[in-house]
Amino acid sequence: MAQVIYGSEVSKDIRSELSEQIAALRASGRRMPKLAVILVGENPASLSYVTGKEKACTQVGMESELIKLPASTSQEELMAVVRRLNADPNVDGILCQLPLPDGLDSAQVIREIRPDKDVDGFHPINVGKLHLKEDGFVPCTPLGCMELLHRMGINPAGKRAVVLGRSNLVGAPVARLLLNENATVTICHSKTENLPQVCAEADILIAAVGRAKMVTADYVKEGAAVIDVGINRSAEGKLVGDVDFASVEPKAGFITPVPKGVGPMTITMLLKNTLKAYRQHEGE
Ligand SMILES: NC(=O)C1=CN([C@@H]2O[C@H](COP(=O)(O)OP(=O)(O)OC[C@H]3O[C@@H](n4cnc5c(N)ncnc54)[C@H](OP(=O)(O)O)[C@@H]3O)[C@@H](O)[C@H]2O)C=CC1
Ligand SMILES: Nc1nc(=O)c2c([nH]1)NC[C@@H]1CN(c3ccc(C(=O)N[C@@H](CCC(=O)O)C(=O)O)cc3)C=[N+]21
Repeated sequence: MAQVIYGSEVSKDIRSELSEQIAALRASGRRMPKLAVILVGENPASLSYVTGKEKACTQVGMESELIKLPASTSQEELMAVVRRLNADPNVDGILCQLPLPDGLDSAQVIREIRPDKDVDGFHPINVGKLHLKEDGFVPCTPLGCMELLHRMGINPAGKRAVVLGRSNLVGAPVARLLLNENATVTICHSKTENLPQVCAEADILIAAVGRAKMVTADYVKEGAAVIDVGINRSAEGKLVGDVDFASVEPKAGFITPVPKGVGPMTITMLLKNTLKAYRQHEGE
């Protein structure tokens, strides 16, 4: 029987620490940290995530601004919004919700965000810093995964870690963070052969594929730590992870649920990154 680690609970602890730090800034009459979120189009899932991010900012006492743009926005108009936020001294963090509607180039938008305001950690400068082990902004979902591992009491050093998925947003950066903490890392993807056998060697298994319940008990080594990043919607509209919780939970040592697992941690790490950007902007 696995120990179930709730990101929602871990998030409560971290968010209350962040609230205290922000309350202390307010008490001394300081400028407040601020996150700007750009949402282009009407994707309902994106709208729901963005609402979650705004709520979380309010909860810890941080300022937030939502810039809602129509799906018909041109690339140049979107770039101009980013430039305005880059130049605004009250804005510490800028996040452009992905995916963008068809016809808009997200790579170009990400490159336009000032690296010191790139709280998503997607700008090539921050990607490079992660690889060079220099201080920069690290993507929020991978950071959330690492925080959950630490809360499980797991030190990745020397352990076999398998990451299922190699996207720039999740798989690649979480693999790099594990390597930076001295795990022996294998990255799997759609071309990987013998996938269940490779995964079953993992002491730490991170699932970030976007395939509902793909990871069944035969992918999991007895006692492994399993982190489920997947957010998939079932036919009934329920959220389901990439891990088949019912079959894996009896075999794993630790497991994170969906919902209330990695999702809330992603938002918590976004708040943490925004406060970090603020402190750098304030010269602390
Ligand atoms: N909890 C959270 O906060 C977040 C959750 N997510 C969720 O995480 C999941 C992954 O997101 P993201 O990385 O953006 O997704 P992508 O679709 O960008 O990447 C999916 C990766 O999984 C691999 N893959 C797909 N199908 C298979 C398969 N059958 N066997 C092996 N590998 C496969 C792909 O391989 P290849 O490269 O070969 O195509 C790719 O590397 C999604 O469910 C997403 O909703 C994402 C962001 C945040
Ligand atoms: N620029 C950018 N940065 C992102 O970080 C980013 C993005 N674009 N695009 C989409 C993905 C996805 N993502 C999630 C955030 C929170 C939850 C979350 O809070 N989930 C809750 C449930 C929320 C619900 O009920 O809908 C949970 O798992 O418990 C999920 C997914 C961030 N992403």
